[in-house]
Amino acid sequence: MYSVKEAFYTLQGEGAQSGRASVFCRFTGCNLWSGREVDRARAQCTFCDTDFIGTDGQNGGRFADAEALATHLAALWQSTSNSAGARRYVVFTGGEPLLQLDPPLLEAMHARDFEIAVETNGTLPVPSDVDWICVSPKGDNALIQTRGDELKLVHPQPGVDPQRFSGLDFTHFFLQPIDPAPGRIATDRAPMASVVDYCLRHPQWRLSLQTHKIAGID
Ligand SMILES: C[S@@+](CC[C@H](N)C(=O)[O-])C[C@H]1O[C@@H](n2cnc3c(N)ncnc32)[C@H](O)[C@@H]1O
Ligand SMILES: Nc1nc2[nH]cc(C(=O)O)c2c(=O)[nH]1
Ligand code: SF4
Ligand SMILES: [Mg+2]
Repeated sequence: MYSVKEAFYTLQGEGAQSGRASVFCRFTGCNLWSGREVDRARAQCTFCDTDFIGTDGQNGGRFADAEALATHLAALWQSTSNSAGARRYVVFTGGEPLLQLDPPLLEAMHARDFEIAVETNGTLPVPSDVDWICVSPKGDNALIQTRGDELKLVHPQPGVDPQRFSGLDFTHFFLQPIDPAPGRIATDRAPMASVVDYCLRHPQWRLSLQTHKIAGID
């Protein structure tokens, strides 16, 4: 059984795949926060910009098995695109997708000709057969997944020096300015200034903007 908060067809907004048409599958639940505002201050991850509680979002629900969920997700691509010439792409996120993403679901999406990406906080191992791994470390939580395609660090985080991650086995290193008030227009320019300054001084790191928020899409 899989619990999905929401699923939608959009453009990947962040990181090296920014701008790419994607089916997003947002799983319910996370291991670093309950998702309840009353618990936020004492959570292991305190700055989350996402509602991942329940299954009541667009195209959300409970799915009995991998075939049912894969069919549901594949239909989101087909119903909204003329897919000729473009590789199908699904992004599993959450919440923390690795609490639920498993080999049968990966196999079912590959069987439907999708390239598979995951957005994870890095505290759980990524199964083999994921095609694009994005790890976004959170504070002092132990990092288990130390290799992948992109390491995308929300910045600044108290006590977290990007240098800590710069020797890990990733192809791309991104700093993403923290959105301090998700859902409202950003008026605090300090996170952006901090990221720009760091990337200028450490060219291994590049700026990742949350371009979907700029574009006004999901
Ligand atoms: C909501 S998380 C879900 C996936 C996974 N749990 C994780 O943390 O990577 C998706 C992406 O949004 C980023 N993110 C969450 N809250 C943010 C915020 N307030 N500002 C900027 N990025 C944020 C995360 O770091 C992660 O890269
Ligand atoms: N468009 C868009 N791109 C994204 N990249 C990562 C996201 C996430 O919440 O995991 C996200 C998201 O929520 N929307
Ligand atoms: S780990 Fe990811 S989903 Fe969980 S609270 Fe942090 S940003 Fe949100
Ligand atoms: Mg998001």
